[in-house]
Amino acid sequence: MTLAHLLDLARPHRAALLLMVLLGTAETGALLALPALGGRLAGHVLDAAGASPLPAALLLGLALAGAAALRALSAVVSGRTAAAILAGLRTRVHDHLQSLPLAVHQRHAQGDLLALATFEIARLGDFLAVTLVGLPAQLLTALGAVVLMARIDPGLALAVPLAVPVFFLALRVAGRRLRALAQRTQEAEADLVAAAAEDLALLPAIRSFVREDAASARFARRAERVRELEARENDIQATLSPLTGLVAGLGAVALLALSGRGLRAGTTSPAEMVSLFLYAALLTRPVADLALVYGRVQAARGILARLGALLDEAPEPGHDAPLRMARAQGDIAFEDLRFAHPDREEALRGVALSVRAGETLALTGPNGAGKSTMIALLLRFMDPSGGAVRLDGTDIRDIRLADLRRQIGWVPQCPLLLDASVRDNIAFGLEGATDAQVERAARLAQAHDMILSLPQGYATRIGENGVRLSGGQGQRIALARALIADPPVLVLDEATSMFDLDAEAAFVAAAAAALRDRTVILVTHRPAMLALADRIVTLEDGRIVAQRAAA
Ligand SMILES: Nc1ncnc2c1ncn2[C@@H]1O[C@H](COP(=O)(O)OP(=O)(O)OP(=O)(O)O)[C@@H](O)[C@H]1O
Repeated sequence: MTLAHLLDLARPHRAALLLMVLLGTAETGALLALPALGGRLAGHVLDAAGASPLPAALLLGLALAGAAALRALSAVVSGRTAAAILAGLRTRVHDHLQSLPLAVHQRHAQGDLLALATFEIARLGDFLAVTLVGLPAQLLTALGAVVLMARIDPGLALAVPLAVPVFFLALRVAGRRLRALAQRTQEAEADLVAAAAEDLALLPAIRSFVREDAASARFARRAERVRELEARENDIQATLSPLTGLVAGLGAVALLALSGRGLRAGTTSPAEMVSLFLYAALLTRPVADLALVYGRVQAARGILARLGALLDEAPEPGHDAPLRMARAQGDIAFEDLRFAHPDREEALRGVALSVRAGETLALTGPNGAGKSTMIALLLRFMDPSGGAVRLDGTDIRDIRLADLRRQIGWVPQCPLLLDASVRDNIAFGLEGATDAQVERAARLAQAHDMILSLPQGYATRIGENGVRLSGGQGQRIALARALIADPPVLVLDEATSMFDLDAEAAFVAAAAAALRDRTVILVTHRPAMLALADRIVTLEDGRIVAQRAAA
């Protein structure tokens, strides 16, 4: 990131941005007219014998009203545009997170990504609103004020730019510290969100092991760190604004003192002097605000850098792979498959295994043998470091990713369910699924009767990841979800481990219907499930150590 990314997101709002520029320029024009009109009014007021000051006063009032109206309009347009750009950015970050390889997600704490995708992006809103509209208009106002001052008293106007290096220096010194602080604050806030997310997810474990105090202490420590960093950031901001305001004020005083010179020499009229003061006043606002803008820019740079690093992570490969696949036969081959998780020893050390279309294969072996890793490679959650996985003879890396995954109905070890109704959870497996299809899949998964016994049947909401269900009920819904699309390949990773014996027996008895006409890989230790297999393969320490046809 990533100003380029932001500009990219701003592109659809070109019309609004142009309107903002026009409004900002018009407001600047109105603001710059104020000192001239103020000077004219002062001239009438000071000239007791002159014409009535009323028309000049009216004109000044009109200009004030115009500036206020333009200010309000540009604030409305800029606020809305900034919000629209942010909405686009949020969606983009969400979609990018969805597209990243699982390995990238495993490298980051979820809370960290959550913080970035939500409130850190919200902070960019301040930055956008200030810089998009405020900054150009304010700079234009400052520049215009100096130029118009120069028309009255060139010497004085020339003195104004002399103050610029002083501001620049102060902002640079403070800015460097602000940027470092802003970055640390954001990291500390992300840690805080991560702790909150983990404490909520682990609540039952925290209760059962009586770790409430430890969780509270950890959270309080992180909250304290955020407080301390925010306080330091705030202190710098709090001093910077009044400080720049003070310098600007002192400048105005100097101006006042110096302008007497022109008045005495007769080169400046009293009315022009009033105009000069008003221009000086007009100058102080942008100058004092500069510190605020600067602080926001520093904070935004940290967020943009973090967002940029995330957006630069490459999405999963394979979405544009050349080969489309409508429906596979279901021949699967693992060829001399090797894979190591990051910073780990090899989990698969040359696995060679063919599964014929229509075959039911049981994969068994001790914990950590590499069974789930094989399944993850088949689903192409990651790519092997050696060897290949083939579907119907084609290296799966050549198959369009979505097409590959649509061939495989997967029931993971932990069911990964939506906080929605039973029906919606099963229908998740097939876009546009009808109620009849949902019920058919539920019957195949031996889940229909169980679902009818829930308080609202298929309409029962099951809570986040199925917390309002038993483990076995959740697994049966996950099984129905995998079956609903009638995939040619079905992968059950310990998918019945929490079934009660009756349910498992019922599933096994009825499994013929669910397993028929597809290739099935059962990762299991359960004898009842092993009995379903045509062949049993035992994996140990990343290698196949035994194979036998089922009895
Ligand atoms: N995301 C990961 N990052 C690092 N190492 C991992 C990761 N997932 C698994 N591993 C390691 O890879 C090895 C194989 O794990 P895998 O989950 O494939 O085993 P498994 O045979 O499915 O075991 P289980 O029967 O316990 O489910 C283990 O040593 C495990 O610690």
